[in-house]
Amino acid sequence: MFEQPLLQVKNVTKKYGAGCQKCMSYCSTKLIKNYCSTCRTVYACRNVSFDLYTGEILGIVGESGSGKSTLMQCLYFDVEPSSGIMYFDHPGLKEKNLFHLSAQQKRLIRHKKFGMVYQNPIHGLKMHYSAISNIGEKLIAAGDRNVAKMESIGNMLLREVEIPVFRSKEKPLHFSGGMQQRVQIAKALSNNPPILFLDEITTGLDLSVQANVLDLIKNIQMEYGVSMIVVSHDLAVIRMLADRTLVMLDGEVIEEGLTDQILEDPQHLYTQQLVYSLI
Ligand SMILES: Nc1ncnc2c1ncn2[C@@H]1O[C@H](COP(=O)(O)OP(=O)(O)OP(=O)(O)O)[C@@H](O)[C@H]1O
Repeated sequence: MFEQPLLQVKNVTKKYGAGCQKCMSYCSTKLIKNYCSTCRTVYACRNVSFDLYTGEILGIVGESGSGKSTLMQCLYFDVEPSSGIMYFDHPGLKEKNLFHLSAQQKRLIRHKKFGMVYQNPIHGLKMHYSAISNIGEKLIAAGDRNVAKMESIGNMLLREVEIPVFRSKEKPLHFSGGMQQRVQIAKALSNNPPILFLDEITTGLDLSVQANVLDLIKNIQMEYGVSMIVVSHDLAVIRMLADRTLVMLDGEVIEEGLTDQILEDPQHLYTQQLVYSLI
């Protein structure tokens, strides 16, 4: 028997602009890159579909502007997609399109079932709250009220991501970029979510800090068995982390498969260029 996907994403499209007759009934050849030449509507992502299985890391790689962040923002309910379906294999939610749930239901799923690490820590952390309060904030949003328990979870997670406990009361504003990312990771993990979204989490960090953060992600995946969607423009990051990979270009998925298979035998010209740039 085949395993049921934990998350099923079908035909997610996000367009900026009203669209016109030409592009709404398009075949993609009517678009120049990701926008309509007639009405200038931008199709940030188009008909993106994939399954995510329990415990796997799915990589999404593509150049800047290919639609990776928009897709993640749709999945984490930061942005409302123009169309598409997302099913989550969870009691009470099966067969329900998560995009059609109420704002309150989406908020609950976001706080209890999903974790997000943004490229820019400003989007994931309150820079003027202490590191431990940032973790507490997510726990409170998920309904936790026991301060002692929240403090103990916070300290445990900060230790896990190698933030010294004596710095837990400091504001992330005063932390280095790598430390801020690690506080975001601790916050994202606080509710023990089955799914973690990671958006360009090593961009802007220097190489040794990048390696540290990637090691941390691998260890967390092994320890917690959490499923992850990892977005990066850097195929080296995807190679290190992802079991399976989607390649995006101009808002569309142009290639997908096992990461090893994509690295060894890239089919699309763009993927071939990406792979050869690694050598
Ligand atoms: N609010 C918006 N209004 C109009 N266009 C947008 C908006 N947000 C994103 N876009 C467009 O959608 C496309 C995809 O952007 P997106 O940020 O998702 O790409 P990306 O692959 O994540 O790139 P990067 O890593 O540089 O952020 C781009 O052409 C971008 O200009």
